[in-house]
Amino acid sequence: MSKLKAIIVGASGYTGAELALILNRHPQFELSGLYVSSNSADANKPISNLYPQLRSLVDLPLQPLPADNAEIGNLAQQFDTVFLATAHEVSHDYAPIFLNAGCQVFDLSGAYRVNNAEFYTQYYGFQHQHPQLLQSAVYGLAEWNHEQIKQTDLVAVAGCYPTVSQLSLKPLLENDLIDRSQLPVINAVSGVSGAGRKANLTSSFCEVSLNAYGVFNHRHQPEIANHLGCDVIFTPHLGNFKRGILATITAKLKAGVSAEQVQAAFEQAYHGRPLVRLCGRHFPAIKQVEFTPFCDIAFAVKDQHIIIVGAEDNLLKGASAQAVQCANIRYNFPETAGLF
Ligand SMILES: NC(=O)C1=CN([C@@H]2O[C@H](COP(=O)(O)OP(=O)(O)OC[C@H]3O[C@@H](n4cnc5c(N)ncnc54)[C@H](OP(=O)(O)O)[C@@H]3O)[C@@H](O)[C@H]2O)C=CC1
Ligand SMILES: CC(=O)N[C@@H](CCC(=O)OP(=O)(O)O)C(=O)O
Repeated sequence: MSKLKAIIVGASGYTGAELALILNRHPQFELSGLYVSSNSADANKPISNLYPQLRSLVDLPLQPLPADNAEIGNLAQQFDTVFLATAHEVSHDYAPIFLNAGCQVFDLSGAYRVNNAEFYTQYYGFQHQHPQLLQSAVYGLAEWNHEQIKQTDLVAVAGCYPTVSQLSLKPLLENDLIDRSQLPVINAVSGVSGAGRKANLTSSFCEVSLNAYGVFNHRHQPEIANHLGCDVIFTPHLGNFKRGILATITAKLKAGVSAEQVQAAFEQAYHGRPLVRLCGRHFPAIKQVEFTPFCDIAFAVKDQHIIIVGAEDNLLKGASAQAVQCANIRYNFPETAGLF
């Protein structure tokens, strides 16, 4: 079978560069173009000028996309698969153009994750113009939405915090083990790459130590609650490290639920799912998941309380690796192709 022609839009950013590395070694994709905005300061530079670690691995230039949408549509007809590693508003505008040109689209942004146009006005600050696409997009939480992902041309890859949070809580909720009268509480710490590559004072080296942010108003709270089917309290934190997310989640179990039942729920959920590693009582650390496509999970039960700890690399399982995992599922390739 000939390889699928894949391109990355937003290739100069952090998740774009990770995608370039993965797709370049992927056995079923031909990495056919790296694109940036029409007026990008990085246009026409080799990607390895920005990311020297890619030298001799990915020898492609960053090409400016046309400024005109019709021209983007014409260009798109040459390709099969598009990974949008762009800001939410940009993905919102580009996804329909690539879909109309016949591409399958894997969007890393939040633009198509929640089927509720009002949510975008409230949490993203823009009015969603494509309610039909919102309805047909499939949420790319790979372990849980296999069958839907196989049948869609638009995957809205799950957010970084929502991925680790939902992978940690879903087995319990699906098996009705949680006492919902007490909301699960998610405290998660992210490395600074979560904020993207552009310069920003709050994420600059001398400013970052460890702080909570987005308290009671981060856009990932409703994303998590919407797809879990359970309200949660979610507090993100910014830590002074480059990559990785550690989420510590506290919940109340229903009376009589045992640690063995919880273990069985996790094992059943992730049996045959190679990118979730259950770690027993060995609580995961970021160092064991950084630069890997895994989400690692461990838990402990005491009386009716459960503490679950999940860890992932925000740029990989929380973004680019999960996007390619979704593409592998969509095209019926081995689920981990290109990811190791
Ligand atoms: N960082 C993370 O941990 C995660 C990020 N995401 C999501 O993935 C997306 C990308 O994030 P991230 O890689 O961190 O972002 P970055 O800010 O690092 O990169 C975004 C890239 O998009 C390019 N870009 C901007 N405007 C356009 C345009 N109109 N057309 C083409 N390219 C454009 C920029 O380059 P230039 O301006 O030079 O064109 C830039 O390199 C975001 O939606 C983010 O929310 C999801 C999960 C985790
Ligand atoms: C540390 C940091 O700033 N993290 C980002 C989340 C990462 C991201 O890009 O969000 P999505 O997963 O929704 O795309 C934030 O809190 O906005």
